Amino acid sequence: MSSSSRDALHFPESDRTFLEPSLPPQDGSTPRPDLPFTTLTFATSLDSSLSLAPGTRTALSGPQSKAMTHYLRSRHDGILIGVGTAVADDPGLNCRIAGVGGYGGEGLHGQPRPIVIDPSLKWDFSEGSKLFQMCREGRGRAPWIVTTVQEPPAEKAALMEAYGGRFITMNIPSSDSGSCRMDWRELLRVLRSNGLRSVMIEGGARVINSLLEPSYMALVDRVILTIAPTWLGQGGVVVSPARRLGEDGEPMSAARLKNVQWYPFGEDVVLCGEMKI
Ligand SMILES: NC(=O)C1=CN([C@@H]2O[C@H](COP(=O)(O)OP(=O)(O)OC[C@H]3O[C@@H](n4cnc5c(N)ncnc54)[C@H](O)[C@@H]3O)[C@@H](O)[C@H]2O)C=CC1
Ligand SMILES: Nc1nc(O)c(N)c(N[C@@H]2O[C@H](COP(=O)(O)O)[C@@H](O)[C@H]2O)n1
Repeated sequence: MSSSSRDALHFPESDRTFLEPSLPPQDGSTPRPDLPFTTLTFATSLDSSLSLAPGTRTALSGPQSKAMTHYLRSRHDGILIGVGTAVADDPGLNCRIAGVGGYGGEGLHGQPRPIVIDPSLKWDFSEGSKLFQMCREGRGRAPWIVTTVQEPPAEKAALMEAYGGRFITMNIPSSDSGSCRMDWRELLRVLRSNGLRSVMIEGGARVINSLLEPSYMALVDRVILTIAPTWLGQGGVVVSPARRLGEDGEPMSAARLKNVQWYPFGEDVVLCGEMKI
């Protein structure tokens, strides 16, 4: 058995059935022709934290739900994170399910394209970054980095070219406070026009909180969450979108799901649902 096959994760057929209605159609069709099928998926604690503190990586998923996440990766063309996650986690962002490319399968079949939102190019990646290591080993694809920077540093551009990645330059307006606010519809359109029929958005908190704003939440076709039986406590990186006000001026919930189903997975529970618009 090759080392790649030994590392592979297994997600049994019997566990796949419940997920199927929540996954992008197998024929590659999309609900809207100009946009990819978009899945919001992440693992959260009972107190809505993604990690113990900014800049740290925290394992929340147990072995079964972790294998589920990798199965989801095999069923999406792209996997998107923010630069905060890239810096904190040094992630592989590949799919390690047995049978995909690099794990017993041919080429890069079943490997999603990593996409990193990095408006001002803060991610100091190198050949030593795990993502590039995965590419070298034939176990993952090179990233696309979405940025406002017109001319990325030559050394980074050369590395990207060598590995088959690319920079996607977009106009991302800044607010008065100086922080960037990307137009999610525009970004998803760009990804679709670059050939991606489905994208899973994994985080982190800033990415998720902005996607759950009223003007963008309808872009999310499905939500698949892993809830781990732990409280991470105060100081964590929290998913909590901005509160909305109703027509009467009273606060109302920021966002809600409909058509919800819950599946116990080891000690975790996985929730599948759709945004209630
Ligand atoms: N448990 C889980 O499933 C996951 C956990 N994480 C954790 O989340 C943490 C990182 O989260 P955050 O610090 O919130 O960083 P983040 O990954 O959301 O990245 C934030 C940065 O991305 C860019 N960005 C995000 N949304 C943007 C928008 N709408 N417009 C323009 N630019 C935008 C900005 O540069 C921003 O500073 C890490 O600790 C990581 O381990 C991340 C993903 C999944
Ligand atoms: N599903 C899930 N469960 C957790 O417990 C997590 N911490 C995450 N994090 C996300 O997965 C990325 C790491 O991916 P690799 O294992 O390195 O391929 C990390 O960057 C988060 O996006 N997800």
